[in-house]
Amino acid sequence: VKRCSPVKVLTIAFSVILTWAVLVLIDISGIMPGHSSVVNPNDDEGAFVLTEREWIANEQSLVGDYLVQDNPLGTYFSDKLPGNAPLGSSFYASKVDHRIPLKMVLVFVEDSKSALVSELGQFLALQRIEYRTSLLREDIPALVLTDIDVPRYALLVFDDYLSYMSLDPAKRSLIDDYCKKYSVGILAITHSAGASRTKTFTDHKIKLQQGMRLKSFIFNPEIDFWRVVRAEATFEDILPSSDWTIFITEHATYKPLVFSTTQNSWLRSDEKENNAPKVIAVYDEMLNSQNRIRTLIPNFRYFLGFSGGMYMNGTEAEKAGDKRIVELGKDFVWFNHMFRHEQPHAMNYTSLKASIQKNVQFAATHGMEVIREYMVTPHHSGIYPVIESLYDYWTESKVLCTSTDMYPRNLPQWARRGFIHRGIMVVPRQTCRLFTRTIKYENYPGGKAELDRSIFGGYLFKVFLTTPFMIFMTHMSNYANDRLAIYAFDNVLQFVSNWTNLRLLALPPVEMARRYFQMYTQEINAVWTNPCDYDKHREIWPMSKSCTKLPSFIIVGPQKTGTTALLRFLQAHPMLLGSKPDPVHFEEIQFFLTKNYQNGLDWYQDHFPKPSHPRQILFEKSANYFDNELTPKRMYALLPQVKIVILLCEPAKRAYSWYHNMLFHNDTVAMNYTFFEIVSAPDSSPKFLKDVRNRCLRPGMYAVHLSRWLQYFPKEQILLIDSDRLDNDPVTVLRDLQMFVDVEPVIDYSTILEFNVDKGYFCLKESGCLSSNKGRKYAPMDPVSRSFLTSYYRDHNLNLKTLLNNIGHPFPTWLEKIEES
Ligand SMILES: Nc1ncnc2c1ncn2[C@@H]1O[C@H](COP(=O)(O)OS(=O)(=O)O)[C@@H](OP(=O)(O)O)[C@H]1O
Repeated sequence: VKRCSPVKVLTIAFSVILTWAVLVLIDISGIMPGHSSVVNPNDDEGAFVLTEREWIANEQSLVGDYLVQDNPLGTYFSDKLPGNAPLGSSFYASKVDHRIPLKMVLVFVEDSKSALVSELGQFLALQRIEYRTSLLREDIPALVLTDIDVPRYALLVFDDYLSYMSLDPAKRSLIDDYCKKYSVGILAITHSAGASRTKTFTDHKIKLQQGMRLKSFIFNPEIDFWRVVRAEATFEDILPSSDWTIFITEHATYKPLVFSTTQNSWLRSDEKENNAPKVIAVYDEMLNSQNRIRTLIPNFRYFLGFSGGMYMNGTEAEKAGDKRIVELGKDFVWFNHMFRHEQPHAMNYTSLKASIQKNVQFAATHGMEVIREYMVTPHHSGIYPVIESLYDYWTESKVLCTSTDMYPRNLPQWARRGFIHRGIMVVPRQTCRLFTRTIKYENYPGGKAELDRSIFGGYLFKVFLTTPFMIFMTHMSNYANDRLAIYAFDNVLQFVSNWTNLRLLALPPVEMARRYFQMYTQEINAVWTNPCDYDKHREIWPMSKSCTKLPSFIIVGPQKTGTTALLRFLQAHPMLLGSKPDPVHFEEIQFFLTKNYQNGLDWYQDHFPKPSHPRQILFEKSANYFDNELTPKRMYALLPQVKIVILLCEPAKRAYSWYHNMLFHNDTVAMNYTFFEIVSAPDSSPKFLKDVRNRCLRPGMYAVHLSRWLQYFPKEQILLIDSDRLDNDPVTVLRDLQMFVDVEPVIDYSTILEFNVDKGYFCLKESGCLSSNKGRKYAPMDPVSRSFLTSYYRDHNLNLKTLLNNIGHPFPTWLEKIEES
């Protein structure tokens, strides 16, 4: 690939195109003392100061129960690339005035289990880019969202260029037309041919030459594409491998890039002497390393966590080292730890507070300046799974951020995430693969050669390439002995700055955490999991805490379908224990909705009574879970085995009942507008009216919501109840439900229920009917509203029929009547 070659050469750069990153390593400057930041949300209102905690609270409230996120692809492509949609925003305002998330990337694959596809998936997950895979031999999935002319995907990827080129012409023109219409890009990957060969594609005016050796090439500096790679870099030598592909074309639209995925070393640093150093020299060497790194990242400092209780505790050499580090202390940044390296989950509030305070006292005695806003705990204890007493003390002592690699689990780095709990920002940590016992080159799996591969283009380099925010935490033993950590960080930073455009920054931890959550707003709210479902979490979960005080089944709604009657009837069963009432939401806990969800797992568990019999089953009912976008995902994360109960009532009737309930509660909109005015309110209506309209109508779009539940839970875990049957034949419904939830004994409800003629519903013989606001008498729906809603819900009901057919479920009686015509 010669620069002046008359032949236009297009090469596809995959690993580089999508990557852009800023390294953030934490630094003390600007933090102390009393750090607060100025946020000016609205210039018109004049500047005002928000403390970090207020800022966090604000950010948290921004992320309600809608998934609001910017399209992350926007970050990775140059703004100069042609095409304006759909990059930039992941949402389109739909006609029904609720936001529809734009699905991001569609990956067409030949083999969904191939290593390439898994690497691609990891890459996309790392960038928080949503993606779907689709087998090329199957039908193309819908590319446009139903009823709205909006593309679902921002990018199509083919795992093999050849399979794209040899697509069935009808299929390919469908894809090409879609891409042209919505300016959606295609990324196709070529594979090694194994031998030298040429392939010509006349319709694309392109020729592929494979199995080539490359010499003296340059990244084309005129291409807008490059975000990461140094465009001015020239490679004089023959590149490693003889299996390069070049694209030759005479067509003016093709522009040459460059391609490289080499795993081999591009740059070797000098071999370091490998003599066993004395401990005392370690800190001096760290200081030297810090100084070297500061030539690349001006504010960089190593952060050192300390446990005062361990001071002067080791061998003579270690004691000397302890003294030396305290002497050099002012050159590093110190952060707090537990005094004797204790684990907070095994302590009560008083003892953990005492331990942390003792450590602070130690620092004061030794003149160490400690950053108060950032702290970590031994073995991640208390951070995740959350131990509230740790967060209590952190809130009190103004800790604002921490880091862990335990959330959501100790997963590979592409799947690690952050969250904010009670205002404390928890940022994911990366791994450099130097663990406590990796203290000599020979301890590193594969030895020094493998460590070099990781640094010079392999694992560690790729972490830098693909992770915008990084915190690495290694042990002192990795800096001592063979100085592995010093070697790794010195070299990887040098390599990154030599060969990429990444601008490396060192920021104070709070500032970094804040930027993290500005970039990944969708991570602000944690997704809670059950600590007992995962060994590494169980190890840091107090013995005294239960993992079983959780519901076995949940009635999720929707509202106004008979959920209260069902709840009352089930509460009469001696082996079924409903949740305890909540002072705000009464019989509904509504945990999975954002506001309560932020209270955490303890809060949820505290809302359940302690079973007095081993066969007793816990359950809850919150009728607004059904149509809440985040609930199925959250519920599945915490309770993957939970059984879901859904009632389906004719949606127009449900909407009408909802309106009457609003009237009953003297809602001003319901009092000032007729039912018809609300349901038929156009999009041009004032927001308050549209909001009420949506709350009235949205839950009745059963197919939309049910398919979301089915994305998470297998159909066997979902019981659909026809509300009409609950009204007319509750005994049978309750028998089926008891079987479904596996409760023993199955009781015969005909002995405890009776039909009440005045009420017009079944009631409990012993405690009577539901209160007067359930099963009300009101005028029948007016014919105009009825006809409006019949047509409004028509397509939704037909979709429900299709969905129920697909899962082999019989139709509720009211749905049978809806005909396709
Ligand atoms: N046994 C019994 N007693 C009283 N009411 C009954 C009963 N079975 C079903 N229904 C129907 O339940 C409707 C109220 O639904 P929900 O309990 O789900 O409402 S809520 O979402 O909890 O507010 C309620 O709606 P309204 O008639 O509009 O009040 C009833 O239609």
